[in-house]
Formats: sequence, structure tokens, C-alpha cells
Amino acid sequence: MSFTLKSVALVGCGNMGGALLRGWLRKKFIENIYIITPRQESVSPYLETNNVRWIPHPSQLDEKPECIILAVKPQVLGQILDDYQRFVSNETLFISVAASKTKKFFKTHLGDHVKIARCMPNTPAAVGLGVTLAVADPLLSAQHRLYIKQLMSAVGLVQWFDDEAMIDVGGAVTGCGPAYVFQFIESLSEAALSCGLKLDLENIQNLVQTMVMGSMTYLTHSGKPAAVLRREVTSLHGMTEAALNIIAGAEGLTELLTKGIAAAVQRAQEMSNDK
Ligand SMILES: NC(=O)C1=CN([C@@H]2O[C@H](COP(=O)(O)OP(=O)(O)OC[C@H]3O[C@@H](n4cnc5c(N)ncnc54)[C@H](O)[C@@H]3O)[C@@H](O)[C@H]2O)C=CC1
Ligand SMILES: O=C(O)[C@@H]1CCC=N1
Repeated sequence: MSFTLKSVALVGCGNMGGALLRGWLRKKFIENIYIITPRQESVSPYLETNNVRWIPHPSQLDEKPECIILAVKPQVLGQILDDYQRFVSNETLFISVAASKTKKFFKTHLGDHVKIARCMPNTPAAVGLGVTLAVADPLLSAQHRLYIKQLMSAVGLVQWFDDEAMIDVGGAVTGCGPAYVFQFIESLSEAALSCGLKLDLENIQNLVQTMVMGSMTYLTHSGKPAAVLRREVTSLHGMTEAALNIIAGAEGLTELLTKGIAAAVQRAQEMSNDK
């Protein structure tokens, strides 16, 4: 990479924090990474990397990092932010990846002057193929925005929004989205079994997974839109058309996904009111 970041503190190293960390470590562009989390287990796999240090509690971090990434559950944030008050300064940028917790929430806990951005990444960040939605506070400088862009584009695509509400709507698509894709693989495999495919489930999943990966790679390389490639598979009055009449028909996939995304957005709004 053509740039290096000096010091990043990651608060919480679970599914999302761990995925970001793995993505960042692949790129080797952060000089010092502090993982702040009470339990050592989640950090152990990374400690052999010599620029990663485990900090059990923020009171034990003796420098002000350039950036603090908050990657704990939304419900935990309210209990821990007081411990981060002492890092609030022009030099330290806070980035929350937590669903639902608004910039206003962080200002209530950390003060109006906190430099805060919200990001909604996804777990494929671990392999550098993530999508991060980002919204910056007006207090952030162009330099802060560049910092966020460098940090998050190291693990995939970055999309900025001015409207904070888009983090919930877009997050319900790209943040939650990997779960929909994995669910699709599980469901198609189970459907294959139910329809009489005589293989064990693991074998079927392997076929389905390879088909999904092949389709994605083909889509990427073909330069054609998904709708065109779909039509190329769908022979007039053939098998695919018979299936798609059901899967993509009235009350089919688009309708189901619309309802699912609306439910996720509603849940984000409910969680934003939790303490
Ligand atoms: N899992 C995902 O795909 C995505 C998650 N997010 C957001 O990321 C955040 C974390 O989610 P997950 O990683 O899935 O949860 P997780 O439960 O896997 O990870 C949270 C981690 O925080 C640690 N933790 C608990 N108390 C702590 C404390 N006081 N200080 C520091 N660390 C503490 C836990 O030990 C755990 O390892 C959530 O706010 C979620 O909304 C955002 C986008 C995608
Ligand atoms: O399910 C959740 O609440 C988090 C946010 C996006 C993905 N996982």
C-alpha cells in the first residue's frame, strides 16, 4: 500500500472486528494495532503478529491512537463509552461500526466535540472484498474523511452517504447481506435434498457453493449486467423459466427481500432507542 497508518485501536474483536482485523493484517499498512477487549481468547490468534497488542481495558492504553474503532454490540456501547472519554480530542477519530447507534448517541456519551464517523462494514472485509457504508459528522475534516477512506477501502468498497438514515437502509442490504447469501446457499441445498437429489447435504452444499462462486466470478468477468446473464440461462418455456415463475414471481424473492429489509430497518430503529 502506498500509505501507512500509525495507530489504530479496535474495541471488540468478535465477528465484525475480527473480520476487519484480518482484512487489515493482509494489507500490512497499520504500524500499531491495539485490540481492546476484556477476553484474551478472541485476540490470541493475532498476537503472533508483532504489531498487534492486546489491551484488556482502555485505562491500560498509554497513548492516544489516531483512530478508535468501536466494534462491540450496540447494547454494550452505552456501558463502555465513559471509559473512552479521555481519548476525545482533535487527534483521535472515533469510528463506530455498530448498527443503529447514531452520531447523536455518541455525542451524548462522548461530548459534542467528539470526532465521530459511522461505518457499516460487512464480514467479507476479512478477505478484502467487503462493502463499507460510511457517514461522517460535519465536524470531520477532509483529512479525517481521507483516513476513513484509506482504512476501509483497504478491505473493500466504500460508499459515502450524507444522510445518516442510509446507514440503516443500506446496512440492511450490504451489512446483513452476507447472511442472506449464506442463507440462500443453505436453502437451495435443502430444497435440492427435498426434491430428491441423492447426495448428502454437505456434498450438495459444495455444489451449490461452487455454482454461486462461479456465477459471481462470471458476472464480474463478463461485463454484462446480472439481468442479461439471467436471461442467457432462461430458455423460453424451459426449466429455469418454470422455476423463476415461482422464485421471482408475485410474492417471490423481491417481495420477500423488501419485507426482510424493512424488518431489519425497523429493528435498527428499535435498537437505536435502547440505552
Ligand atoms: N457481524 C456482522 O456481520 C456485522 C456487525 N456489525 C456491528 O459490529 C458490532 C459487533 O458485532 P459482532 O462482531 O457481530 O459481535 P460479536 O459479539 O461477535 O463481537 C463483539 C465483541 O466485543 C467483545 N466485547 C464485549 N464487551 C466488551 C468491552 N467492554 N470492551 C471491548 N470488547 C468487548 C466481545 O468479547 C466480542 O468479542 C455490532 O455493533 C454490530 O452491529 C456491523 C456490520 C456487520
Ligand atoms: O445483525 C446485526 O444487527 C448486524 C448489523 C449488520 C450485520 N449484523
